[in-house]
Amino acid sequence: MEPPELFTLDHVSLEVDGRLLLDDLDEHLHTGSVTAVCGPSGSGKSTLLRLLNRLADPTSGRVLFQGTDVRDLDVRALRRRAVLVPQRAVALTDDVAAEVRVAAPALSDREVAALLERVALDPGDVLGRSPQSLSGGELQRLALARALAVGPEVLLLDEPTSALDPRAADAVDAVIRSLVDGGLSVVLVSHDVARAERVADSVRVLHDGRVTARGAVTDLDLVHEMTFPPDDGHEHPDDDPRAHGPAHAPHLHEPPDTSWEHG
Ligand SMILES: Nc1ncnc2c1ncn2[C@@H]1O[C@H](COP(=O)(O)OP(=O)(O)OP(=O)(O)O)[C@@H](O)[C@H]1O
Repeated sequence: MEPPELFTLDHVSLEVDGRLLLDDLDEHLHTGSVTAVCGPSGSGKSTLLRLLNRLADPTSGRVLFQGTDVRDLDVRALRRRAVLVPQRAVALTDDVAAEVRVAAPALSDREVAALLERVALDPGDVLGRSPQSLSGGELQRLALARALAVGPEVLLLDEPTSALDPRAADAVDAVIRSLVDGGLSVVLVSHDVARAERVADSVRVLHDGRVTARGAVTDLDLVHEMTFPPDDGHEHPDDDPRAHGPAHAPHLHEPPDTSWEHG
């Protein structure tokens, strides 16, 4: 049986002070996969992520989590099921084990060690140390362990690798993939389409609060082209999806159904 849709954005708009930050999003995100939300700075990526666990509410439309309007769910329970990990990992304690236990104080030592292993941190190396002594990539993975400690179904990751060098970013991406292979779902925000290509199953491209492209990662060349279209000074022909403007949000597979989505 098909798993329930992870998140459904049902004609979601968000307006703040007369400005439309998100404009009539109609999206279906699937369980057991990595969905990347890409786009330039200020396009609304973080705002979209914040809607998913009610750090913000739409001014019109509905956000459904597994078929239920998020406004009908207990907000604390929702935020344990769909945990948001902010862009820059910040340690809240001065001890690695305490850090993992921040939101789950009852975890046993064995459970803490297992969580560290899930994010590819060696307990023998990092336990007993201060999080401040970890590298940026290790700290980001510790933030993932802290998020995983509450037993979420979904991780909402805001630019999880943007502050890291490529090698550290690769290690974080590998952990994200292994978590999804283990059954978790991930929605991640990235301004870096090339990196999203390496970790995601499908992608949405946002421009000025509108989805301008969506598709499977295999179509990312096209997505990339649509994200950063060449300014060639020529009119594009009618059959060029760019010619339709942002409101069109062309599907990148034919036929335009959800078969291109993994999971
Ligand atoms: N609470 C708010 N009130 C007013 N404007 C806001 C609010 N939150 C976000 N914005 C504006 O909405 C736009 C989208 O912001 P958002 O942080 O979602 O973009 P982003 O794509 O994540 O950008 P970046 O990649 O730079 O983080 C920005 O212009 C931002 O200034």
